Amino acid sequence: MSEPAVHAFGLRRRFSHPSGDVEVLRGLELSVAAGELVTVSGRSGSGKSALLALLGGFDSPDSGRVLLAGEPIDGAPPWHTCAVLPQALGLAHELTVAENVALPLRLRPGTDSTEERVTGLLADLGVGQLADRYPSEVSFGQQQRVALARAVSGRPKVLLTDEPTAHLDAGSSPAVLRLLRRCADEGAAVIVATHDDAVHAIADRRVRLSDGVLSAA
Ligand SMILES: Nc1ncnc2c1ncn2[C@@H]1O[C@H](COP(=O)(O)OP(=O)(O)OP(=O)(O)O)[C@@H](O)[C@H]1O
Repeated sequence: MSEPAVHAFGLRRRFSHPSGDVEVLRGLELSVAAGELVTVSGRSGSGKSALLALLGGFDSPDSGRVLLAGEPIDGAPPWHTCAVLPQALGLAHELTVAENVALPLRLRPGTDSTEERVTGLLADLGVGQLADRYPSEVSFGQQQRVALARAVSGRPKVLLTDEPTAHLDAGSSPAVLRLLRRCADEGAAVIVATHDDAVHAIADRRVRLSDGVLSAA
């Protein structure tokens, strides 16, 4: 049997606060196959973002491991292996919308035409008219869609997204859902932390983070 695209086991993560330590993850286990879309729910502060940071290599667990396609991660992997869409988005503000989305393609040229891929993704997400603007010239909800386009443009094997519909109105969110589903259908392992029932509705599997571990939702 092939390795899961994402395999996390025994993950523990403790944070120190002046009021005392908090162990947010307590031996968490998660396996996600290529082509699978998994949503992670859990109350605010339960550790969903902390989990995504560990899976994406932006943070290190106190114990436990994360394997991507069977390989242990050592820092943040390249975008074509694992792309992260954090709540803070992390767009490059000195680049235009189109240049941001093109970035993963420029770092690792593949078979896609950069211009077609960028134009297509921005159009799919309803922000095609913003290609030449800078991130500071578009709304936060529009920036969120641009950041999603950038995350997926290089066709990552693993896509980690944190509340990708949080700032969208009802009219904008279906395009985001379609794109997340398409990424999984094209073979990516997609993990979405969300409070949004519409995202849970497109999942292959739903899990809930509570008391530092995951269970079926
Ligand atoms: N770098 C950090 N330093 C200290 N504490 C942290 C750090 N990152 C997260 N925490 C704490 O870990 C807990 C989990 O935070 P996290 O952001 O992962 O929750 P969440 O489930 O994503 O919440 P939300 O749904 O509100 O986004 C919180 O108590 C938070 O204060």
